[in-house]
Amino acid sequence: MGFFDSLLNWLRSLFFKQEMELSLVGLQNAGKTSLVNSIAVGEHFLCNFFGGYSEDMIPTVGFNMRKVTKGNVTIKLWDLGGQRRFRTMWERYCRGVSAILYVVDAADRDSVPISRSELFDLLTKPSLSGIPLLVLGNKIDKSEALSKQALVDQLGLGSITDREVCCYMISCKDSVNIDIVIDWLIKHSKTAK
Ligand SMILES: Nc1nc2c(ncn2[C@@H]2O[C@H](COP(=O)(O)OP(=O)(O)OP(=O)(O)O)[C@@H](O)[C@H]2O)c(=O)[nH]1
Ligand SMILES: [Mg+2]
Repeated sequence: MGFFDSLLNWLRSLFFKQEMELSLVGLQNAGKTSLVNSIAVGEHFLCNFFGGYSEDMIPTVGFNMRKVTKGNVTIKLWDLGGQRRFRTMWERYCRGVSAILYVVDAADRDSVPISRSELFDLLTKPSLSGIPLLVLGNKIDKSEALSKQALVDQLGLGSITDREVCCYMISCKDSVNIDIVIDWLIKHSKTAK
């Protein structure tokens, strides 16, 4: 990037700052915290040093909040615990967000029906009506991962008609399609409240 491009970007960031708030939900072990780390990588020297992908993750107890800046967009991410005892608080942390990110372990085929029913439970909450939904099939680096079409079918995403729904297949481990997730997020910051 040339000097003038950088200068222009910097000026733009001063005048067109945007904020958005997102929630990450999905069953335990789906890779939500790993995704937050993958999104944060590249932002900050310390994130690159301590963040990024790691095999030894600790299950999230309750929730974590993390702020990440991408260009001129500041994204506040609510990373929620996926274990059963934390699922009742998903709704509270999804209220008023610009988008809900629903992370699914695409390689854990047995968990997909539970993931589907938890997703549909959440979407029936009147307080969350109309909030755009981005479904992420994670762990496509594993050979047993479902294809995108199979995941879309098994989750029944075709039957969701009351909101915008999008699905991407990603790998936090190999950093596959994290860039298109970030692009999607930035596009949806325009609806930030
Ligand atoms: N192979 C593979 N493993 C992954 C990937 N993403 C995450 N994992 C692993 O999956 C496990 C769970 O990841 P977490 O990010 O802690 O999952 P979580 O959804 O935050 O889980 P909870 O906080 O309990 O809800 C960890 O061992 C990760 O290393 C991926 O893309 N590929
Ligand atoms: Mg977690």
